[in-house]
Amino acid sequence: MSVSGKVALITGAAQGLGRAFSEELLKKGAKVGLTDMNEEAGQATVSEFSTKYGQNKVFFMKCDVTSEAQMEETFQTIKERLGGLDIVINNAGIGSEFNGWEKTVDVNVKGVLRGSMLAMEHMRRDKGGNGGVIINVSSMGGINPNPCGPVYSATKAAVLMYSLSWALNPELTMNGLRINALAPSFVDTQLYQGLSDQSTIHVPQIAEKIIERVGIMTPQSVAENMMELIEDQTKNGAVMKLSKVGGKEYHKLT
Ligand SMILES: NC(=O)c1ccc[n+]([C@@H]2O[C@H](COP(=O)([O-])OP(=O)(O)OC[C@H]3O[C@@H](n4cnc5c(N)ncnc54)[C@H](O)[C@@H]3O)[C@@H](O)[C@H]2O)c1
Ligand SMILES: CCCCC/C=C\C=C\[C@H](O)C/C=C\C/C=C\CCCC(=O)O
Repeated sequence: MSVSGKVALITGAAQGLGRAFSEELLKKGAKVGLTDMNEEAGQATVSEFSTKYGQNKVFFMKCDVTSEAQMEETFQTIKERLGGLDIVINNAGIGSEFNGWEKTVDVNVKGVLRGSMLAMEHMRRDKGGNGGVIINVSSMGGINPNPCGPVYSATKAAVLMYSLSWALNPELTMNGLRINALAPSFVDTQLYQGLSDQSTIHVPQIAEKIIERVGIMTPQSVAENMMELIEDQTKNGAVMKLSKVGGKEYHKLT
């Protein structure tokens, strides 16, 4: 699929990976609806992208993925404002293992499931859409056990299985839809930088060891690799694993 002229909606796009995905798509000629609960950062990012890529190419909408009403309104508005919907990246995610653990489940699991359901509703051909592709952001922690973040890892494993299960449903492919998951290891974003706050994860000294072993990627390198999941029409139910030391690899399912 060539992304030029296509419309993408990305959650959690004000900064970090979501911002990098947005910029990569804009560079390749797509129109992007950025959404985030952080309005100030979202508006600042969109203002920068409007200057670089054109005002009619990019649009920001404040949206908390834990709110069904805000998500519904956001999908509808971006589709109307940008003239369609072809690509949805369910990216918004957090990581807190202690007091905030239920919120981690709400954002990382319910937010991604809600975004996937709305994406299907808007893009399925039998519902008036033109087909398209959904990318759900999981993590290497959703594949490999992670003693520092059992809650986080459980949410990311859920994202993976939800995406792969839908990809096997012929109803989806018959309606022109594909669904893939992205599983990066550590990336230099605010979420990663927050790992130094020992109140959010278990055994931070183990996290340090893992990071020393696997390295840290830039958001841009992740975004450049991620594009293959969108552009390669043969990819449905693919899980792209990325790490600094291992590079790009597709997860083999048994
Ligand atoms: N950074 C890493 O090492 C890494 C590795 C693998 C996967 N991931 C995943 O990548 C995704 C993006 O993370 P990041 O590293 O860019 O983090 P980040 O903290 O830099 O960015 C996350 C963005 O999501 C937004 N957000 C948080 N809760 C939200 C909500 N309820 N509704 C809407 N927006 C919300 C934040 O405002 C922020 O702009 C997450 O799903 C994360 O789990 C990150
Ligand atoms: C790590 C604790 C969870 C808190 C969330 C903060 C940052 C998350 C970053 C990434 O999504 C985590 C990436 C990998 C998870 C850690 C270990 C799994 C094995 C690593 C590997 O083999 O590459």
